[in-house]
Amino acid sequence: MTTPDSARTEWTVRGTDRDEYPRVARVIGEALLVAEDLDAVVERVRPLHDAEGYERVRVAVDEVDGEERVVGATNHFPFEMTLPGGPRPVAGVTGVGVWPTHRRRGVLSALMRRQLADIHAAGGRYAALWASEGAIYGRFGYGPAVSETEAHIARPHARLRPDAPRDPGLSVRLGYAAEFRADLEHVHGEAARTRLGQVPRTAHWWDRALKDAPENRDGRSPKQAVVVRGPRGPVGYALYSTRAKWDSDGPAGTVYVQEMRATAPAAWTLLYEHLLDRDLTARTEFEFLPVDDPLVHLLGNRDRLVREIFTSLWLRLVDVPGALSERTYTAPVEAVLEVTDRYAPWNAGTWSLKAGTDGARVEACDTAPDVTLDAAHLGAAYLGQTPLTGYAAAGLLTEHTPGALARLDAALYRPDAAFNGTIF
Ligand SMILES: CC(=O)SCCNC(=O)CCNC(=O)[C@H](O)C(C)(C)COP(=O)(O)OP(=O)(O)OC[C@H]1O[C@@H](n2cnc3c(N)ncnc32)[C@H](O)[C@@H]1OP(=O)(O)O
Repeated sequence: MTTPDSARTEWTVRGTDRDEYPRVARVIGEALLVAEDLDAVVERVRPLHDAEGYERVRVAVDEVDGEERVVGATNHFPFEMTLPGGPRPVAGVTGVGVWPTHRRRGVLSALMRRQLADIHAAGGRYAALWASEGAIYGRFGYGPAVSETEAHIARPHARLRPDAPRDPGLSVRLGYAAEFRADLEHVHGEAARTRLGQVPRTAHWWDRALKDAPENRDGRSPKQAVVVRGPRGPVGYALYSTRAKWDSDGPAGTVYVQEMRATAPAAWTLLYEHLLDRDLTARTEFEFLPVDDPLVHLLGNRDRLVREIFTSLWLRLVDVPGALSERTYTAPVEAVLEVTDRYAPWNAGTWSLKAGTDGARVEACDTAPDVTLDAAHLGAAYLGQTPLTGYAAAGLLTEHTPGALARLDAALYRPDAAFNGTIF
């Protein structure tokens, strides 16, 4: 008896190459409802893929009308991300899509299984992604590790506090973004070293961040950079565009902030004053802000900042003992963790964690567990922003030893919020 196609659980997953990439792009573009023609998509994404290589792309194939067709794809970029413990190699998973006629037949599951095995075989300990939908990746062991903020404020309410920090040694420049690329690279690199969740950008990721094709502006101005410089060089920048509008109340333009970084408190004051008080505007919108962004504290009236919190990075511990042993901890902790992991079975088992503020040891053991949880919970908690006690309160993991989870959360805690800020 043959298995009905709708119940297939095994798919052929293989590598691909530059020549086949347009067929892969066609699948991803269709899955993600991309509006451009295929040629335009390929032209847009090819420079990045040429620079990063095609060897990590995996495709699922099926025979359709007697021909082999690509029906699903996934990829990952080799990033270095700032994690508790320092910068670490992280697989930045992206380019996930399944041909619409082949959905819900296990294609993504097969791709995820293969990708995790590939990352593990190459010695990788972490994978991270931005999810198109929050319901997809938990089952594959990814946990919601970072929350970020989309925010806007109306100009009349956007004054800073009178005691916002000032430094007469700082000054502001404005120009097209590409003119200030060296300044942006410098500040971004400095900020990325200390902020959890950040990925320092290589040249082709900067090309992408600064790309400013007129056909993609949607009525907005070319990309501007406002840069703050001090005696020792640049200490802050914001990338933004504007849109002019007039209504019956007068000028009603908008400032759209793509990203901002600063390495000195007084630089934030100058950047925000610039962005919140452009003539002919009525509103400033921020695409991504850290949940602990200084703006909340710098505003005269913090309640006028309208904020929407969303999950940005999902983190996957591909190697649970490896990841837990190279993390730094805020407080000492000893715990026995029973870990389940459907898609990375090498992690499943019982692990003894002994961590201090000077290092951690993780070993397989056969003692009774203090906590039973999934690898996805550890991914969520790893950056110190998503407490495990919340999952326990929701009945999604089990604490066998009272107090064990509170001690684990205290050890995993980080006072500084993680922030990624760049969809990849
Ligand atoms: C990192 C990124 O690139 S994010 C971009 C992800 N891509 C997209 O959103 C594009 C549009 N969607 C698609 O291409 C596909 O529907 C995918 C990739 C989301 C899922 O692919 P499929 O092959 O249909 O997934 P698959 O059949 O393996 O499903 C596995 C499980 O996930 C569930 N699932 C799949 N997609 C979704 C979804 N969008 N929402 C909720 N559950 C989902 C399935 O119901 C199934 O559940 P089960 O294990 O309980 O049976």
